[in-house]
Amino acid sequence: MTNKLYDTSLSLLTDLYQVTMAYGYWKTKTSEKEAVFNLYFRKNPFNGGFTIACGLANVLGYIENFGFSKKDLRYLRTLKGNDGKPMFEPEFMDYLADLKLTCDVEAIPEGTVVFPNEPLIRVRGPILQCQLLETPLLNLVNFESLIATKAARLRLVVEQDTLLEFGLRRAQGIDGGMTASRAAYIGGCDATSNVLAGKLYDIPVGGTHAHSWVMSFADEQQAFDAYADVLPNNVTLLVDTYDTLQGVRYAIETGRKLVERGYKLAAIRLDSGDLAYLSIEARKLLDAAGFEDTGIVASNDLDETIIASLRQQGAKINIWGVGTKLVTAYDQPALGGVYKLAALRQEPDGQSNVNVTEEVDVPRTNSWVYKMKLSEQAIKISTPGIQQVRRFRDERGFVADMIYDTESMDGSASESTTMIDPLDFTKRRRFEAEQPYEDLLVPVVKSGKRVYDSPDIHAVRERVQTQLANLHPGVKRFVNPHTYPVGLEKGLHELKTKLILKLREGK
Ligand SMILES: Nc1ncnc2c1ncn2[C@@H]1O[C@H](COP(=O)(O)OP(=O)(O)OP(=O)(O)O)[C@@H](O)[C@H]1O
Ligand SMILES: O=P(O)(O)OC[C@H]1O[C@H](OP(=O)(O)OP(=O)(O)O)[C@H](O)[C@@H]1O
Ligand SMILES: O=C(O)c1cccnc1
Repeated sequence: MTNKLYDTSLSLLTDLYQVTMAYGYWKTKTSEKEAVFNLYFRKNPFNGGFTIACGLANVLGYIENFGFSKKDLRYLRTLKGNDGKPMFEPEFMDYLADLKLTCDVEAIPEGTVVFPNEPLIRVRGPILQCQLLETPLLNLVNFESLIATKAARLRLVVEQDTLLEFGLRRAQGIDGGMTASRAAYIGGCDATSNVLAGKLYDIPVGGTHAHSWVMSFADEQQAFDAYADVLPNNVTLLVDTYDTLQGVRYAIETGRKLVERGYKLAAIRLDSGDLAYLSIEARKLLDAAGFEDTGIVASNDLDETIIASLRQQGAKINIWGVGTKLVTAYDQPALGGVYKLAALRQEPDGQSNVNVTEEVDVPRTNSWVYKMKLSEQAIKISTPGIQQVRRFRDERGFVADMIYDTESMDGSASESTTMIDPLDFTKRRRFEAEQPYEDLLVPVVKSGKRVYDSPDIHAVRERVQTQLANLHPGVKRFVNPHTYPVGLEKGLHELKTKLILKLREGK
């Protein structure tokens, strides 16, 4: 995916501090110490009730192609400290030259609905390697999940209508545009106007024509006729260059000529003015002329709120072109995903010899030291442990997600389990052993090798819709959505509470 677009090593696509920390681990001979990191976010975007996980295909591509090239290392050698001396020893450059990833990665498949505080990706392996993956993984998952979620919200609003992504011209650069087109299709768009995305990612492409086409002719009728002559099997006419309803009448004229030739007028497009009023009037004109099957496309700074309003006003639009506000995630331009250390393999003497600022060591099992980041804000306190997400369901759909520690809870769940709300410990739910469930994180990389075939993009897109169908409508509404229950397994909750108290009491 990323390597389809960038014919270069992407191992330097990271923050410098990842490389300086890697150097630190190498110098202190702790680079091989086994660690577990979780990638998760704390709040659903757009004040919504859900998020669509997206970006894993690119993460896997990144991991498969990981490696410092000679050119990468030549660049790193040029970096200097403030004494003017090289930042890194030559031996470290040799170490990086030979570095092969040996991590294990578990991840929630793309297209799954996910919720705050659930690990979307869990990386386990030598701490130096886990650290180097932090920034690229966040970069890849944060943006794609954000855009896929935006597109899913648009899909919820347009229901069965056609949804076109028109964003490339307003996207955040080349990668913003390419990545957004992929994620928007996964989230629920039917096609993109971005031809390179169509080619590289197998996304259907589509579109209409611009005002310039109309403006380049002596009059609108000639412009429409000429367009219909050249592309008779794909005619959508933009009718608002001068007077919109007059434009519709010209389009009907062109449509009649098309019908005589055995073709049809696919649609007209409205790109300005009162889209509800104009679409209703345009529909009347089209229907009266026998063009009941001709669609009406609308575009012009649309988003899910405007589309919902237009539909509520009875607009006769059945094809929606959405650009800027989709691909830039206009009302929330970033998903705040984070990547936190959750466990470190214990040294034989029972002590961890890696000193991680602001994090606490608490021996948990014989072999792991669990790690936690404290914060004044409860929501920012990380959850320790080697986590898995168990999604319980019933005949109506998803019921709740329970985060559990794989080291302390038997994954087979032969007994009932209790889940506790992390922000209100009095809220508990009990799940009997027979309650159906699915563990969401699946192995995708073992010892640095991919063990998971990403489904094709169309299957991922379908997964989004199946997943959303399993969510309670209250979770999907835009205004004050119901909070989908996500809790901690009782044992993990108790461990976390104990650690917080211990720290707060300064013991
Ligand atoms: N009936 C409607 N209800 C709610 N919003 C609408 C309606 N009709 C259009 N809009 C939206 O209102 C905004 C109108 O913006 P603006 O005033 O720039 O449009 P315009 O009249 O088409 O001007 P321009 O010709 O510069 O595009 C757009 O986001 C458009 O999608
Ligand atoms: O509005 P968006 O959701 O971003 O959709 C893409 C917009 O791009 C085109 O406009 P153009 O670049 O010609 O600019 P204008 O219509 O805003 O003048 C098109 O006519 C849409 O209005
Ligand atoms: O095909 C279209 O109508 C289109 C494409 C890009 C941006 N706006 C509209």
